Amino acid sequence: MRKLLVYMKDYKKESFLAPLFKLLEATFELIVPLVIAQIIDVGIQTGDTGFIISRCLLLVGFGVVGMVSAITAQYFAAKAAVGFATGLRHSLFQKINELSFSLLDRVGTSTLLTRITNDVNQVQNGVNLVLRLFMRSPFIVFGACVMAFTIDPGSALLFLIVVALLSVVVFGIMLLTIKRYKAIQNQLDSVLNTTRENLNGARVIRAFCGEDTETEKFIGQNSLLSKLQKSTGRISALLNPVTFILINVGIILLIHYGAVQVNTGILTQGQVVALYNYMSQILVELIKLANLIITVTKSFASAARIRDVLELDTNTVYSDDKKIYNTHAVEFDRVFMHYNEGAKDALENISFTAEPGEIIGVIGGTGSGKTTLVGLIPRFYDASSGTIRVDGRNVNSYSLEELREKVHVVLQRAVLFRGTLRENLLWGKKNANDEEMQAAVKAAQAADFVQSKGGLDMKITAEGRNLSGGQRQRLSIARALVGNPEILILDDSASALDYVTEKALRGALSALPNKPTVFIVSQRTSSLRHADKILVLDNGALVGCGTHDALLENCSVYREIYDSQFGGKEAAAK
Ligand SMILES: Nc1ncnc2c1ncn2[C@@H]1O[C@H](COP(=O)(O)OP(=O)(O)OP(=O)(O)O)[C@@H](O)[C@H]1O
Repeated sequence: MRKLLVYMKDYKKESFLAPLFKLLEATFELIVPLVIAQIIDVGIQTGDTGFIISRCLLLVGFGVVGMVSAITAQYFAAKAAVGFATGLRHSLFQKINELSFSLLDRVGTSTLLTRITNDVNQVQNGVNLVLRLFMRSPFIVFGACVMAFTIDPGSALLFLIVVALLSVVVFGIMLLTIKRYKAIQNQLDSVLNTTRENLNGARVIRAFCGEDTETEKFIGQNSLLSKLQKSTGRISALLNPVTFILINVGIILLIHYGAVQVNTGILTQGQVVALYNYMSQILVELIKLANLIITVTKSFASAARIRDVLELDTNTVYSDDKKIYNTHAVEFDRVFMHYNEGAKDALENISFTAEPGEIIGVIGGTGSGKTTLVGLIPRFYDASSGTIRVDGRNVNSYSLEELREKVHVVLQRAVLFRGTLRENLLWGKKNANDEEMQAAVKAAQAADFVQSKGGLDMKITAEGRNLSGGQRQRLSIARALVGNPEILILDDSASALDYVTEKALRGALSALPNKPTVFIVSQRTSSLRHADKILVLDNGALVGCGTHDALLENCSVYREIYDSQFGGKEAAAK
C-alpha cells in the first residue's frame, strides 16, 4: 500500500483537511457528555430553566458545527479517494499496455480486468474510509478514556480494560480474515476467467451443445467463491456481537460502580450519565474502527494485487549495438526460442536471410513454429538465443515503436475494433489521408464490399461481427498496408479468402510501390509457390529453404505437404 501512496501526492491538501475536520467534529462530540452532565447536576437540580435552555442551545450549536465539519471532511475524503483511484487506474492501464506477449500469457487477461476494476474500487473505498475514520475513531476512544479519567480515575481503569479486550478481538479477527480476502479475490478471477471464456466461445459452445458442461463448470467455480466468502463472512460477522457484548458488560459494570459512587457522594448523577455516554461513544467508534479495519484489510489485499501488476518487469531488453551488419531486410542467425523456462524449444537453430522486396513463404504442419518465427521479427516475443536483424541491425537495438513502424503484422485471427472503418485504418498510420486509406483498401481486395457498405465511414461493430471472416481478413490487411511498412507479415491471414481473391491479393502485394519484404505464413503450397523463398518448418526446425521448384526436388517435408494437397499432380492454381 505504501508504494501506491505516490498517487496521493496531488491530494496532500485534501488528505490533511479531511481528517482535520473529522477531528473537529470529534472534539465537539467529546464535549457533549460534559454539557449534559452540567444540565443534570446544575440545571435540573437547581431548577434553573435559563441555564438548561442556554446549554441546550450550546448543544444545538455543537451539532451544527459537527455536521458542517463532517460534510466538509466527506467532501475532501471523497475528492482525494476518487482522484487517487483515477490515477491508479490510469497507471495500471498504461502498464497493461506495456506488458509483453509473454507477460500477458503469464498473468492472464481476466485477472487484469478484476484488478483494474474491482481491486481499484476496493482501494478507493479504503482510502476514503481511512481519511475519515483513521484519526477520528482512535481520537474519540482515547479522548473518551481521558475524559473518564478527569471525571473519575477509578472508572477510567474499567474503560482501559474494556478497550484492551476489544482491541484483541478486533485485531484477532483482522488477522484471521486478511489472507482469506486475498483468496476471495483470486477465486473471483477464476469465475471471471470462466465467464470470459464462455462469452468468447459462445457460438462454439452452442454449436457443440456444451451449455450444460459450461454451466456445471461455472457452478463449480462460483460455489467455491461463495464458500470462501461465507467462511470469511462468518468470522467477520463475529465482530459486531462480540464487541457489543464486551461493551454492554462494561456498561453494566460502570452503572453498578457509578451507583455505589453516587450513593457514597463521590460522583454526581450527571457524572455517571457522562461516563455512560463516553462508554457508548467508545462502542460506536470501536465498531466503526472494526469495520474500517475490515475495509482496510480488503484494500490491502487489493493493493497488493495492483502492486504486483505495477511491479511487473516490462523492461524490454535493449542492445546498444546499433551497428548495421549487412543489407538483408531480415536475418535470423542461429535463433532458438522457448516460451517458458524449461519448456521445449518452439524454434531450434533457425538461420536464413530475406532480401528487401522479397516475398518469403513460411510453411509447415500445425504447431511447427510458423507464428513463433514471424512473431520474433516485431519482437512480440524475444528469442531465447541467437540474433535477429532487421535492415542489418539487431532488433533489440530498435525501440519497440521504431520497430513496429517498420514491421506491420496481420494476425491469424483478424481483430477489428468497434467504430468506423476509417478509425480502424488509422491504427496503421495515425495521420493517413483518405487517398492512402482507399489505396490500402484496394490493394487488400476490399474496395468492392467497402464501397457498397458506405466507404471509409462504414460502421464496424465490436470485433467486426457485422462482417464475414474473409471481409475481416481483408480489412486487417488494409490496416497493415496503410502505413506502407517496410516488412509486412501475413500470418495465415488470407486463409478465409477464395483462390481468385487470394491470387489478386498476391498480385497487388507484389505491385506495391514501396516494395515491402512480405512474409506469408500459409498451410497452402499454392499460396506460396510464387514466393522468392519458402521456409519449411518441421517441429521447430528449419528443414528446407528455397523456391517451390527447388524444395519439391530436395525437401521431403515440403513434397509431402504438396502431395497431400495435390496428390502429386501439378494442379496448383497458377
Ligand atoms: N503463447 C504460447 N505459450 C506457450 N507455448 C506456445 C505459445 N504459442 C505457441 N506455443 C507453442 O509453440 C509451438 C509453435 O507454435 P506456433 O503457434 O508457432 O505454431 P504454428 O506453426 O504457427 O501453428 P499453426 O499452424 O497451428 O498456427 C507449439 O508447440 C505451441 O504449442
